[in-house]
Amino acid sequence: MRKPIILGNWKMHKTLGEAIEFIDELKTRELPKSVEAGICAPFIHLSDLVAGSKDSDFGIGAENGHYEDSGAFTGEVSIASLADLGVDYVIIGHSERRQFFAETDEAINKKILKSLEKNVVPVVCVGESLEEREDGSYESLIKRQIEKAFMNVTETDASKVVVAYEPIWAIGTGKSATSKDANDMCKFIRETIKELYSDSVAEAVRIQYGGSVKPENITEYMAEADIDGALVGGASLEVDGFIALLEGAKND
Ligand SMILES: O=C(CO)COP(=O)(O)O
Repeated sequence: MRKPIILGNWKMHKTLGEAIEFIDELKTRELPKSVEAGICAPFIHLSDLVAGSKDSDFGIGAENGHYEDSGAFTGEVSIASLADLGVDYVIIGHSERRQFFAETDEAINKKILKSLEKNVVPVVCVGESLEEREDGSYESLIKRQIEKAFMNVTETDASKVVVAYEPIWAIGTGKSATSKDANDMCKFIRETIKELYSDSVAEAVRIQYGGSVKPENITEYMAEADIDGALVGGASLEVDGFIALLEGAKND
């Protein structure tokens, strides 16, 4: 049985004061034990959030990281230093990074390998554009993204990876994929992983859906067999909304 996982992706939102206020409030609330919860926040907040979430029931993640441990990479933050800070997750290959920061499948693969080496859970995003959905090329695109992401990842490590299926046309648009369409793609991703590894890896890997997930639709997605959680942008910015997502994802 895969443990459901709900992660907030705050993107470029919140000042440090607002971020700390959120975490301090979340710590006072009862969170469902059967759901793994985490908040992925801008780099400059991470040190305070990791310290502030000690002994809490939720983890803290970064939204990106560099695969080199150190070096002349102005403006970048290494996954090694994120691990040293005590970060639990790192989002890798979000479509906004692929689109606006020219992140390639090759760089994404290196980041995944580095995260696994440093014991930080990689949350790998894949997803198609509206054009690719409409012209029918989306399955081959997603298959390629998965194959490249998992290149040289060992069988033991593969099951630690979290995959987030995020169709680009559903991100921040209010236009979510139907639960059936989202599940079909999560199932397709699981089958691709099975081809690359084995039945047991495919059964263990957690696959999230992301794209306009909110408290009102989370239970629909979670009712689907191949959706194990959600990567949530806008609806993760308020404590009550975030808790409602966790409540909607619990399976006990
Ligand atoms: O990109 C997303 C999460 O990574 C989804 O964002 P929204 O939930 O705001 O659509």
